Amino acid sequence: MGRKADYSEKEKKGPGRKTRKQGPPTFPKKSFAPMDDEDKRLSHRQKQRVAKREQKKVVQKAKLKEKREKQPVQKKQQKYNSESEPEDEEMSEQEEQVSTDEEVPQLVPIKKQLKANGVKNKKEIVAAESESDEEDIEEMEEEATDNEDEEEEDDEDEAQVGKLTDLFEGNSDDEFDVSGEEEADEEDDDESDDDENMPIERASKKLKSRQAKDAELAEEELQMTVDQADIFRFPVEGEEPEKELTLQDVQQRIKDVMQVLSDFNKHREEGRSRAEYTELLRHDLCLYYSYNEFLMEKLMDIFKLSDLMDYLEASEVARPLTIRTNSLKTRRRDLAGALINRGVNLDPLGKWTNVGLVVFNSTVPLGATPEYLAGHYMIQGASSMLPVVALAPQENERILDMCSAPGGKGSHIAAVMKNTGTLFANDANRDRIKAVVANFHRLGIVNAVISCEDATKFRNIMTGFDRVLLDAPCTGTGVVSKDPSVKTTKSEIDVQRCYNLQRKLLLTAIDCVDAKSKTGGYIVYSTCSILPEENEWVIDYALKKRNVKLVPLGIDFGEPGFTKFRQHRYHPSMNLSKRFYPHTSNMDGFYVAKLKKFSNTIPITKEQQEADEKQLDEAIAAEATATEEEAPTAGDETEETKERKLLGKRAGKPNLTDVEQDLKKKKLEQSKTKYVARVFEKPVKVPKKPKPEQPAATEQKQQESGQKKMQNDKKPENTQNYKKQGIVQKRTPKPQNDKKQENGQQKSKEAPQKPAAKTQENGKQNTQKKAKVDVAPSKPKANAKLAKAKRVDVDEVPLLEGKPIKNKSKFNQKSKQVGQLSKSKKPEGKKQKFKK
Ligand SMILES: C[S@@+](CC[C@H](N)C(=O)[O-])C[C@H]1O[C@@H](n2cnc3c(N)ncnc32)[C@H](O)[C@@H]1O
Repeated sequence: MGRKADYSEKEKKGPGRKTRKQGPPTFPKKSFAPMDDEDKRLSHRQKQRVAKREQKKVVQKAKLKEKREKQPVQKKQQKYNSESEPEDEEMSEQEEQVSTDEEVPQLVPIKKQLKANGVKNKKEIVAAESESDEEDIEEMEEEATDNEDEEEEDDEDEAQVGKLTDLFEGNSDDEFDVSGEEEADEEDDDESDDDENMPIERASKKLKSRQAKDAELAEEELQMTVDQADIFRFPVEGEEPEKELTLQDVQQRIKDVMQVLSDFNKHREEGRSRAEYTELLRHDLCLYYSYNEFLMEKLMDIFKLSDLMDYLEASEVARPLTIRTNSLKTRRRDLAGALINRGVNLDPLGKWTNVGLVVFNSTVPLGATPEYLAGHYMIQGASSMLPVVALAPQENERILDMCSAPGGKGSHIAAVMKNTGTLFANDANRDRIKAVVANFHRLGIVNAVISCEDATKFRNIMTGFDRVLLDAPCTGTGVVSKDPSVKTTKSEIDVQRCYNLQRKLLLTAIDCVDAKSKTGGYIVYSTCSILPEENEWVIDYALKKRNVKLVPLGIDFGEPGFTKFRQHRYHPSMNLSKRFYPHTSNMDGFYVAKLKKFSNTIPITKEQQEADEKQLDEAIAAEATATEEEAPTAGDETEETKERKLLGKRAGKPNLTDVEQDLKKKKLEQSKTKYVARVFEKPVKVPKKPKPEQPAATEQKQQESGQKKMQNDKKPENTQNYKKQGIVQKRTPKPQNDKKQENGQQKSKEAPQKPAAKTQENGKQNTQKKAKVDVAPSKPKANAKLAKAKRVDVDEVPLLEGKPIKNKSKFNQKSKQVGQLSKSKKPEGKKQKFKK
């Protein structure tokens, strides 16, 4: 048995219920104030106020007494007063007032009170007062002087502490808080007037304002010092060798120079010109972003400095992957669902397209999904969809995609046309055209004719299209993020070459369109370059040479095309064309312009036209030769190539040396190939006169290609006939009344007339049948029409002199390929129709 537990001592469990209910004890504030000496509790201001009140009382008393005593002799005194100083007058007036308002406590301004304490007033007062009053005044004076002393002392304290009063202001519960009282008193005393402030207050104010000014000045000074330290200074020779610069240093220098250029007058170094800074900036930007000087200079011309940085930065980042739903096979919603199920994270691309999807990330390769292989979508950049949106193809139209490979835009056109009408997809590159074939098959396009022709001659092959898309070959300066080699490889000569080819292609595109088309008559020109030389320059040229005008694209974003660029001025309507940049639209750099052909006539004379063509041909040929010559010696620039780069800048025709001119002529002569073509007829290659110097291999190839078969039939005779007649025609006349004018085609008077029945309608039908190369068969109705369509005898067709084909063996291969493709699809009897 253990001891009994003792429960008398209970464990403490904290405060009881009652205690818990009660709050913490509170004490009256007064209890913390000093109890014995009441005066000590008064603040300095309170003391001042007490003193003021006392003063008032004393002054009033004194005045009353004085008045009473001197009332009988007041008039006499007034006389004297009038002769006295004005201040005395004031005093007497005050005194009068005081006398009239005896009972009402008067609020005398502090200044005047102090004046009353002054020596002058003191004399008067002293003279009039009794001894007791004198004592009072003396007391008052003493008090006033004491107050003043105290004030001064306090003022000093205030000045030292600075924000002592602020501390009080913050604590409203504090007994020593006088701010509220002060305000009230200030109101009472009419202290709004500055003059009426106590000197101490004025001094305090002054001090505060002086302090504020000092602080401001100090800040300014500091800022200036910082600014001066930040301002970029050109490196002194030998001080900072370039080799030692890190990428960070270059970046910093770019920032610094940008800052200087942003406010040149303010930040520039004495004696340095803007050009020096710009030069340094260009150099650094080339270094930092790995561009060549040529392209960087172009970019610096195009963009403002701030935009330039944004553009360069954006071009370093890959654009988001985008795909285009093939509306021929699926709907965007369904495709999105299917891809999401495969682990693709995507979203609609934008309001401007109902087929685009942007892919954020994917767990599967997008080029190998079952949906891709089934042709439900095409992997295509967002900017590539813009030209087709601008083209706005209609069902049952005849549309030409001049430079089609690999078929991204072409397949988009076919999808918008819902596989109706006819799409002519052409590209000069026979390797790339394979991609068009493959893509069109995969995507289920059955309304297309694929051809491999030099599009600059397409007007000789076919015209009368409702719409033409010219997605022109270009330098690709807008797709730097996709192909960084563009940064370093492009040069002036590349731009010039593209410019010439683009001009020629655009004129052809315009000539291929029928201005009288009921549904269309439009040409869309696009490039993935942002250089004005390849865009606005080309459009401006076309506006001058053909009856076309710029029309809106129907796309509500993008930057307007340039109406001026450096010293150049373009047509004011150029702003209807659009530029798309990676940093503004988050898509590759792109340019799109839409033209409406309003007349089939050509506004320039035949001679001008010929001259233009010749000039362009020569320029293109010259550039090609220049490239060939340059190729083996790439890297080490000869004097000659250096010179050539400088020549013919943007002129379309470089100034060639005599040797070059001879070489060109010789080449032209050697490779002269003649085409015979009729609008909407198959293009026929006219055989060349067998040349003894022609290599046997080439001849053999020609024989193999099946061309020979056609050539042997009629053409040599025909060619000779025309040659005898001296006819050299460049273009096929259009089967309309004003053929010559409408297509810019020359027709010789001596040339045999075409059959009158050759209408455009017929032509359309014929073309649809004959030009068919690869795709699924067109509608049976059309086929029947085509079967009935009148054939053109080669004899009836005028000769056309085409641009020399530089690589004959390539050309033969190309022809062979097209022939083979047609063979595979067409019945035996029709083979020839698709051969060249
Ligand atoms: C920008 S790409 C076209 C891209 C195409 N539109 C697409 O969306 O897939 C330019 C094409 O023009 C072709 N090309 C270059 N010179 C040509 C010419 N004289 N005639 C026809 N096509 C040409 C090139 O082979 C190249 O495929």
